[in-house]
Parts: sequence; C-alpha cells; structure tokens
Amino acid sequence: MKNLLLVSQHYDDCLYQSIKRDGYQITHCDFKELEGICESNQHLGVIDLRGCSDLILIERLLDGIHSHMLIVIIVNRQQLKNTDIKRVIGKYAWDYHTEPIDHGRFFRMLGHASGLSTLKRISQSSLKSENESMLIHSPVMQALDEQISRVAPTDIPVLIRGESGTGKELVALNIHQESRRSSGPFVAVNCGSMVSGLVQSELFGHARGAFTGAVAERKGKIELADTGTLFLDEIGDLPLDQQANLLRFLQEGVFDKVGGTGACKANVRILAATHIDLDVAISKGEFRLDLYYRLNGVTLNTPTLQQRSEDILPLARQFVDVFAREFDFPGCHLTDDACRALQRHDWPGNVRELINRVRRAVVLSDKGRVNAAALDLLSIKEVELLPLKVLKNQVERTAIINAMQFSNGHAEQAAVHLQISRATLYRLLEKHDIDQSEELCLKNKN
Ligand SMILES: Nc1ncnc2c1ncn2[C@@H]1O[C@H](COP(=O)(O)OP(=O)(O)OP(=O)(O)O)[C@@H](O)[C@H]1O
Repeated sequence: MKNLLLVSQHYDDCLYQSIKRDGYQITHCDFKELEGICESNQHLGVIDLRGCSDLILIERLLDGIHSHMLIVIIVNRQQLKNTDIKRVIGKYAWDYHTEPIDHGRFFRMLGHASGLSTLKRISQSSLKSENESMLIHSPVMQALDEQISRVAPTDIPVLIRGESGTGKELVALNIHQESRRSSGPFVAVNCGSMVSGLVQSELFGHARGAFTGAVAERKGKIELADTGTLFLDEIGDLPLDQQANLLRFLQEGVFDKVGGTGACKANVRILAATHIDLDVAISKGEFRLDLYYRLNGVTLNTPTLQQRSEDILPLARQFVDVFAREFDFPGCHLTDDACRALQRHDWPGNVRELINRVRRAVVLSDKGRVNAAALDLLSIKEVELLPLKVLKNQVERTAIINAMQFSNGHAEQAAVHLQISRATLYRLLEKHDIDQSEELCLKNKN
C-alpha cells in the first residue's frame, strides 16, 4: 500500500476518506504534531494550508521534511494572493491544488507524485547500496559474510564487536538487508552521542507536554524502527538507568514514553555494537550483565584492516572510483608507489582512515595520479628517493590548492596567504592546471 502523510490545521474527513479510497495508507497529523513524525518513513506529503496563518512555524516544519518528501500543497484561492504563501509553495511544493478540490485532477497529480517519489527512492537506494556494499575479498571477510547470512534470517539479537572504523554499522545494515525485515526501517542510534538528559526521550519517545519544549508527541527510535531493525551503536555508553528500560523492552516487548500514560509496544529486532570491552564494563558495574546476555544472542567480530590486508588495495580502488565520480575527476588511479604505501601502512583508523586518506588524495591528485604523497603516506625512504624538483612541485601545488580553498576561491586573498603577487598566483594556477572554480567547488563539497 502507498503511504501518505496528510498534515492539516483542521481535519477534513471528506478529503481523508477520498485519499484513503484511492488506496493510500494515511498518517494524519496537525502542524504541531508534525515535528514528532519528521523522521518517519514518509516520502509523499499532502500539506493542507487552508486556514493556516502561522507560516513561520510551517516553513520551519517543511524545512525538516522537504528534502526527503515530495510535497503537494492545498490552498484556497484567496491565499494565492498572499506573497508569503506563494513563496512557501515555490520553495517546498512539488505541485499545488486550489479549493474546491477537483477530484480527478487532484488524484492524477497525487498518482504522479507517488510514482515519482518511488522512483526517487529506488535511484537513491541504488546509489546508497553502491557506497554501502561491503567489499568481501579476504578469507576473514568471507567468513564474516557467511556468519551474516546465517544470522540475518533469524530474529536473534546480534552483538557486533570491533575496533572503530572496521565496518560494524555496515555489518548491521547487511544483516538488516538480508533479513525478513528488509522492507521495514533500519534505524541507527549512537548511544554515546545522545544528550544525557534526552536519552530516554530519544529512545522511547515522549508525550506532548512531557517536559518544557515537548510541544508535540514524538516517536522514539524504538517506535520508528517498528517492523524493522534498531541498531544500537556504542551500546557500552548507554546510561545505567536506560539500560534497565531497554532490558524491559527486550524482555517484555513494551516500553514507556516519557510522560506517557500507558505501555507501548513495538516489533523490533535489536542489533548492537561496541568497540569497548563490555566484560570490563560489566566487572566495573558500568554495564548490566542481564542486558549483555539479552543483546548477545550471537557475537560477530569485525576484523581490523590489518587483519584483512588482502582487502586494502581493492577497497582503495573502490573508494578512488567513488570519489573520482563524486568530484568529477575521470581517470583517477592509484600509482605504484601509492599501492606500496597503502600496503605498508598500519591503519590504526581502519577502513574509515582509508576512506579519508583516499578522499583527500583524489582531491589533491595531479592529473588523476593518486600517489603516496597525496595519500600522506610517504615514508622517509621514499621522500629521499624522489627528485627535489618533483617534491617541490608537489608541495607548491598542495599549498596553492589549500590557499584557494581556505579563501573560498578568491585569488586575491589566496595570494595574500601565500605571500605572492596575484599575477604569480595566476601563473602558478595555470602551471599546475588548477581550475579556480573547481577548487571552490571541492571545498564546498567537503
Ligand atoms: N568491507 C567494507 N567494504 C566497504 N566499505 C566498508 C567496509 N567496511 C567498512 N566500510 C566503510 O568504512 C566506514 C566505517 O564503517 P562503519 O561506520 O560501519 O564502522 P564502525 O565500526 O561502525 O565505526 P565506529 O565504531 O567508529 O562507529 C563506512 O563508510 C563503511 O561504509
């Protein structure tokens, strides 16, 4: 069934019923409640602005949803004379409809919007899956992939252990995608980055008026993950009092919203990850043993990049291709010295470090050549081996790119930073084949 979010100041039963008859599953709310469901899985919204005057609130709310939702706005003819309304329509609406509602036209428009939002989602998810596909090359990754395939179809909780940047979240996502819940949401929450006083509300949600600022009821991550998977990253950082609430949910399937009146239910599979040793946290009394047993149905370990050294070059090449496409630098490739340096490095930051080095190197690459210097992996030995002229050239090019980016593409300012004349800067830009506007664009992309 097609999902649709209907937001209106006053409930219009006739509109609601006719949209429902057209085959849509409707989530209806008023503008104040919209804040609570901004994160939900809705991709098509009908915003009924008839009778609305608080355009400041409406713009703020639409700002939060229009990037992932096609919006159709309903207004009355009188409102179309209002310049603020016209601005809101121009800024946020995919299309608009004026009262009285011409059902034939309105549902044709809705049908197109629904089809388009599905197409957009498909193209976004294939783009995403290209970046999120897990490279499996080394024996240790093949073994991990086999374990993922075994645990995915079951609903067993999985605890994913591994150093930072080894791909724990990617493993969780793969489990979700291979599970029966794959058509449901995958909701990731970092237990270490939640504001301490708001952890309970973030996880379990809150009722309207539960505390100052709770102007609308808000769903927590558990409820948002209903029928799907909740990934609790850095589970070791979850405060002890919230560990008790989570344990209750895992044992009984129920939870309380902050300020709520009754227990709520959600059908969620839990995956958790940690880079700290939970046994130590348990022995220090910082992590509940009973929660540990509940979360740890099966443990999967993500290897460090050093333990999967066969994957380093294939991964690096994959990321070079991704960033070359992103920055529109066709023909980028790793040089031989880059390949040697990549294999020699220790990778304390694992795959995340590799991604960061490659991204930067693609930006700094000279005519598509991603070398060890651009990766910032030149060993003393190799530095000594390079001719001084080559080294000077590399340093000069890097300094100019940095200055141009720092100055947002303004040559005059960049020349001041570099303590050279503008004319010299233009000569060097040409010498190193640096496109002024490209440098600015790169900075903005980063
Ligand atoms: N095998 C792999 N193939 C492709 N990309 C990978 C692989 N492993 C990790 N990555 C990428 O590395 C980056 C870091 O991975 P991820 O965020 O899953 O690590 P993490 O272990 O959860 O880190 P942290 O503990 O810091 O949260 C992500 O961009 C992820 O897509």
